[in-house]
Amino acid sequence: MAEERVIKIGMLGLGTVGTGVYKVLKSQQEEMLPKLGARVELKKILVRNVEKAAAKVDDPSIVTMNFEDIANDPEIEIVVEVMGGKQPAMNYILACLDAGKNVVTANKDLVASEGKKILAAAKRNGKDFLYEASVAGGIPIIRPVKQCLAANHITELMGIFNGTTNFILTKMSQEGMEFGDALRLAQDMGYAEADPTADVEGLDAGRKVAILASAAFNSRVTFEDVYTEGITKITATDIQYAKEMGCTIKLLGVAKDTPEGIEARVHPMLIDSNHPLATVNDSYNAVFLTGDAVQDTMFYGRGAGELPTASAVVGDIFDVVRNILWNCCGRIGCTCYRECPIKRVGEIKSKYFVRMQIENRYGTLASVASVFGNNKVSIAQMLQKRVNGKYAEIVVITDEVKERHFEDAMQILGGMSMIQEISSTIRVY
Ligand SMILES: NC(=O)C1=CN([C@@H]2O[C@H](COP(=O)(O)OP(=O)(O)OC[C@H]3O[C@@H](n4cnc5c(N)ncnc54)[C@H](OP(=O)(O)O)[C@@H]3O)[C@@H](O)[C@H]2O)C=CC1
Ligand SMILES: N[C@@H](CC=O)C(=O)O
Repeated sequence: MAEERVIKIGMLGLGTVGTGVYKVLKSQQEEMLPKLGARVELKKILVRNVEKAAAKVDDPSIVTMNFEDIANDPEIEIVVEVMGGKQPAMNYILACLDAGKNVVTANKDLVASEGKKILAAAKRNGKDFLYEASVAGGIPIIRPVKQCLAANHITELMGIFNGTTNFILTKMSQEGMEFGDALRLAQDMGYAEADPTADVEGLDAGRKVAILASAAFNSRVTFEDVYTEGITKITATDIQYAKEMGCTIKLLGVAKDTPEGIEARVHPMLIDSNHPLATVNDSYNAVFLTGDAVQDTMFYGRGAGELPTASAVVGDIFDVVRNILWNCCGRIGCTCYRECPIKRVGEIKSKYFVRMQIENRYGTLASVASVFGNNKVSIAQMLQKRVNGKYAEIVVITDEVKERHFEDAMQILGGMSMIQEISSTIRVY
């Protein structure tokens, strides 16, 4: 009888995702051999705090604080990086690839900024570098884009890319929960990044848009190319007004391949409550993709959390195992063969919802309207919502306008004495 093939792996990190990977590998023990033709064995796990990690595994001797135990072990063929952050993760990944190991990661921070360099190292070494979990958690999206949809020119993608902020907005809008309480709950559920600023300021979603846009448009888009705005300025009043307008506020990521260049952005948006994205709640994510052959597609699932993310990581591990067995590692590497310019955000067109407090006297509304008009901003609706002594709250909805023209108008309005405060500006889908 042929000897059973065992593929040994090393893992960097045993936090939310690492623990999920450990559990999923364990639950797949019986099926691995018939499914893959080999068994996967987790040989070493790198952590900082050994006691904490030892309590999570059956055999504490697999936990180490020494990276060399993994990098210098010739038996380890796959390294799973789930520690997060740029360094030392970057150096460890490059060292593993140069040591002839395949690498799987969930680290969007790294892939969004250094993907090109890491994929070049993987190619040089003829090894796999897979990162399915880095975009939209458990939703299969990188592989579908790079493989199943490879026959398309993908022109546009849009979606909800961050579980933490979607969870917070859902709790604020459906249960009236305070922002801080909802964030704490998301952290307890294991959805948030180690520093949740990355979630609430839109950086995490921006990283995912960069990674997915690179795969979809075959042209490198880095995190630095993506315009990002988070949800920290969204208030209960904005959510209430959105509801009155039949809309829901979501943090959306949008990327388009246009003749003037690639546009890539993340910001809150009011969308019609009947739009499918408006019904994506809690830690769920959803991505819409448009290709010239397939037309519209939609992907939906859990965007964060222990087991959904582990599902994507272990799927990548299994893919590498198959490549090792068929001697074809490095099969799907960098697919960015175009070099498209990035469109400046000021040139992108958006519709806006603006809420402001203005002096409640004759002529003020006309002055506001003329500032918009003089800056090429056309008003679709202007409503006076409530009067508070000397001031009135007004809401303006604009038609589609170049963002730089809108910014010019806001600058002027912000400096006018008759305007007490511009409380919020939110784009409208
Ligand atoms: N949480 C989620 O839902 C998702 C997370 N991701 C990504 O997965 C990665 C991991 O996230 P998550 O599991 O939530 O993070 P955690 O903070 O829960 O876990 C990080 C783990 O890495 C270890 N670690 C961190 N730095 C080092 C270091 N320098 N040397 C050794 N070990 C280290 C930590 O060890 P110790 O505890 O001992 O300090 C801990 O075990 C990140 O890149 C994240 O962006 C991707 C998709 C979803
Ligand atoms: N913090 C991220 C985790 C998954 O990528 C999120 O909330 O989406």
